[in-house]
Amino acid sequence: MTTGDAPVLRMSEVDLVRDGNLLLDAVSLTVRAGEHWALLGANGAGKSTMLSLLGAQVHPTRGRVEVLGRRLGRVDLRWLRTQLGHVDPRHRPGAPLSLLEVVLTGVTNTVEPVPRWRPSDAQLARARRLVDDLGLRHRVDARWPTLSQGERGRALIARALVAEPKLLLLDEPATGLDLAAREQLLESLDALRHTDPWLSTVLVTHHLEELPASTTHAALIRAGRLVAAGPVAEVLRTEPVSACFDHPVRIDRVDGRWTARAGRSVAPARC
Ligand SMILES: Nc1ncnc2c1ncn2[C@@H]1O[C@H](COP(=O)(O)OP(=O)(O)OP(=O)(O)O)[C@@H](O)[C@H]1O
Repeated sequence: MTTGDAPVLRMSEVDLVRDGNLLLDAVSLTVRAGEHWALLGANGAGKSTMLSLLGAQVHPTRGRVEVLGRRLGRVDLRWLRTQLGHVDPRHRPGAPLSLLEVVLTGVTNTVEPVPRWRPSDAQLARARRLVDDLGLRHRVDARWPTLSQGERGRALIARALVAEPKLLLLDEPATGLDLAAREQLLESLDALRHTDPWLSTVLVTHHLEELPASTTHAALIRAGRLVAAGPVAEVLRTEPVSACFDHPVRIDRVDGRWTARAGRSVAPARC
């Protein structure tokens, strides 16, 4: 487990090769406790590939990855995955579970409830508190198939947090949400910064509009290489983002949130 200032995540000169293709190329990144990172890049840039490393789903081909102080290759990935919160909007329970039952599968880190497993009183109380915090109290007993996509999105955040992880990974959590649902989701993520100040997050998206205002750091990935990484004030700017997407865009920040618009006055970008 992490102690003191030890990074929550550290990647050093990481390559990932699949079927002879170099999907990640000399990627280095450090995430510390309480930091909230956005990982941005165009389609096919390598965001999901990078998240699968951070989520202890795969090993690097070369280089070093440490997650919560444990080095991939020297630790049981299945155990490490139980220490992480992972929000995957493609999560699909097979059985028509209630919202609360789905949240509780986060304790056992399974898609379906484990037969004969019962939550402790403390686990049940935490699950209910997270459901409340995420504005879902009125839907706690509703069956998963009857929930809206926005309600499912927030329920999956509660599921990912129920086992008290130090690191939360979010893979395009706002995809497919309407405006109100997206805003509720982002407000919920902003609120976590206060309820759980030591939690670190890494959120993958293509869209700057889908970043919570409380995002502290950003990494830009292009063709498997990190082309910029650091505090948002340095990275979420017109020039680095235009370079990353290979398209001139203008980045603005209003009331803490970012927008990106096509811009013609940007100098030709270099990564
Ligand atoms: N197993 C694999 N073998 C070969 N190439 C792969 C494999 N998995 C992914 N790729 C390729 O790696 C590249 C990066 O894929 P990845 O899914 O990480 O991109 P992404 O940034 O998440 O894209 P998107 O925004 O479209 O989801 C893509 O070109 C993809 O086709």
